[in-house]
Amino acid sequence: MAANKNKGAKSKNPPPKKKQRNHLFTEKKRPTKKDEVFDDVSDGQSEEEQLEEAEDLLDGDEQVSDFDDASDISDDDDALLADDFLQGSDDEDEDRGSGSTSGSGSDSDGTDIEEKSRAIDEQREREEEDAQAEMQLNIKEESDEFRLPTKEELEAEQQRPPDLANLQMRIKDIVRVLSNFKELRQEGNTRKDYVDQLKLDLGSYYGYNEFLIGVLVDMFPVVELMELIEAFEKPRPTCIRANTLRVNIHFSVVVFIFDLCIFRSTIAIISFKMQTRRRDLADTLSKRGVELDQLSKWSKVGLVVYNSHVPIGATPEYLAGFYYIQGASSFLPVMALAPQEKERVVDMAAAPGGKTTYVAALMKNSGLIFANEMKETRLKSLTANLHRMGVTNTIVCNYDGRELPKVLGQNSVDRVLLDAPCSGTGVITKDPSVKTSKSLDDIQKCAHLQKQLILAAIDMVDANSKTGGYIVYSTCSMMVPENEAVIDYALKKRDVKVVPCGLDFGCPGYIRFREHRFHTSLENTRRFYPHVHNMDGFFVAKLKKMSNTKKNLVSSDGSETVEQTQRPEEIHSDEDNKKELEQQKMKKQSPKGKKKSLKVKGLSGNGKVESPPTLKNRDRSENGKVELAATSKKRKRKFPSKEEISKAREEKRKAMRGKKKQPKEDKTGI
Ligand SMILES: C[S@@+](CC[C@H](N)C(=O)[O-])C[C@H]1O[C@@H](n2cnc3c(N)ncnc32)[C@H](O)[C@@H]1O
Repeated sequence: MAANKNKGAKSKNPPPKKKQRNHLFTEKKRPTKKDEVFDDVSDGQSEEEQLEEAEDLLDGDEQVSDFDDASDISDDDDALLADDFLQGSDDEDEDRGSGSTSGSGSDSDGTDIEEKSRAIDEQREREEEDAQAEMQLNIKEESDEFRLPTKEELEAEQQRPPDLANLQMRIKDIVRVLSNFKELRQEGNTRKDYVDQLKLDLGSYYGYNEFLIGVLVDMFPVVELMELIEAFEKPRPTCIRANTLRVNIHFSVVVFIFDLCIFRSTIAIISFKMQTRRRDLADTLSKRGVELDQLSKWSKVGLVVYNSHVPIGATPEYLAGFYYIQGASSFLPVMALAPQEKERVVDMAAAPGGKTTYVAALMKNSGLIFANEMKETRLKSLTANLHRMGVTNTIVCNYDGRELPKVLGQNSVDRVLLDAPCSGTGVITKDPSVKTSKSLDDIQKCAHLQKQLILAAIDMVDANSKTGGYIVYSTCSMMVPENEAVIDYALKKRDVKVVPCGLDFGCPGYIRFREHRFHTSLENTRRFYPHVHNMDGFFVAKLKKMSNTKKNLVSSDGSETVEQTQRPEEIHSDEDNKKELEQQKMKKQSPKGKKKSLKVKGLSGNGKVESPPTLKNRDRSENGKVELAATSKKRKRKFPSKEEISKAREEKRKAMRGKKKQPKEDKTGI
């Protein structure tokens, strides 16, 4: 019985090879099974057929059990099977032999032989009993062999440099015990004891801080957790997206047109231009020594690069904008957004432009995209990528995304993509510093900003858009507070519903996590994992705005009301913490405090004076579209004071010294 249980646990979580072999060697279950197989086989089969069938069954069993040293097992089994045969033969021989040998010796010899034979039998029986007892002991030892270290042992461990081999072994053992806790637990230890030790060991072995490993342990069953953590240790495949905005000159036809009237010949080159096609791009790149293949069935423009003899970010095709290098996960939010031609679309957090350029490609450079990026330093890469990729329908903006509804107008666009700033806990492979740098406080701050951004995103979308009315929210975070909780919050605050992302893969989002319960429609959101989908950890949600009315902003919990009632100018950066928010709230109550907070607004996060929006496009034209022209002179706007302007100018001058002075219009680049 013990052997059975033990085996079950092992087949799920195989221990190191050496152990497995011992375990299998001492296990007597297999021959029994083989015997059973023989018993079961139908009459009429030859012995050879029966044997073959039995071996087939055993082979199959090897695969199911996932034991990788099958040859050892078969040898073992054969030996045991042979023993059975031999024993059987011996018995028979003995029976028969006693009869048959009776004729070959004297009576006294016969008695001697009988006595010797009995003695041998007894000896064998004793040996068998001993062997049985030893086997039981082995099995028991094996199942109980792992015990958690004592406090003293752990303290002693901490005095020494980490013993990685020992840590790895202990992690495996704990995972094994936790996967079959009832059978393999050590008496007196709770699941929590094992989990706590696992957190410590995973933290030391893989270099995670206590907080992050704790959250991951909470999110995944242990075996899956190990797969995830291991996947984070390996790089994801490099992917490229073929840019359908760039054209390939496929062939040119030189036509000589003879102008018969004035006898002059003209050479006209008629070029048949075609879009960059994935197959053509793949051919061109493979000629350069890039080994690549189609990314997947779900993308018509994605290619995965296995190996390259040339730097993939410096080929002539790259420089000419025939492709963009981006992770597979970056395709997903844009696919979910599904922008249509001639629409007005906002990319709220756009730099360096991987998703904006894809949106522009899907829109075939028609309509209008506002590509917003708050960090000025990141505008350069954004504009450079837009130029390289041949994007011509995009205006680059430099605002805090929370201000955009005021700048671009409420209910003024067809779709918004919010690829939100996040903790980056899904891209540990790319940035291992995340393992140690992120704290609960960071996640809370991110979530706070994300909630404000998503409301701003919703407010910009026109629920009455004929073609759209959608918001796509995405993060490269694994954390529930940055994903499902943000969407759940939006559902409570605005008239939106979660709709399917239109992606036929990915795991459904959580509708319950720890003590949290989210709206069941959160199942329509999608999670992507490195160990499941071989891409960065990613989250995508698609919302449909049902009406332009806002829900009652007064919420049961005060903090959310603060977020709702705060004006964007009073929210100065994502570094805000709750204490500061409280202080702001207090200030807001006195006119003095309010003035001060507006002063902060006068200077953006990077110290630059926030010039009034260059796009005064809040006014809607007759056809319902926002006009780009500067028309709203009548609108009252608070300008910074003279002192603020000269101070900011001075700072700007310092920052720009040595650099070419940027015109004011840079804020809205292309
Ligand atoms: C996940 S990245 C965007 C990546 C981009 N969508 C792409 O595909 O290339 C998030 C961006 O948001 C910017 N950001 C941070 N806080 C912001 C805010 N309050 N408003 C707008 N953008 C912000 C960050 O500087 C960063 O560039």
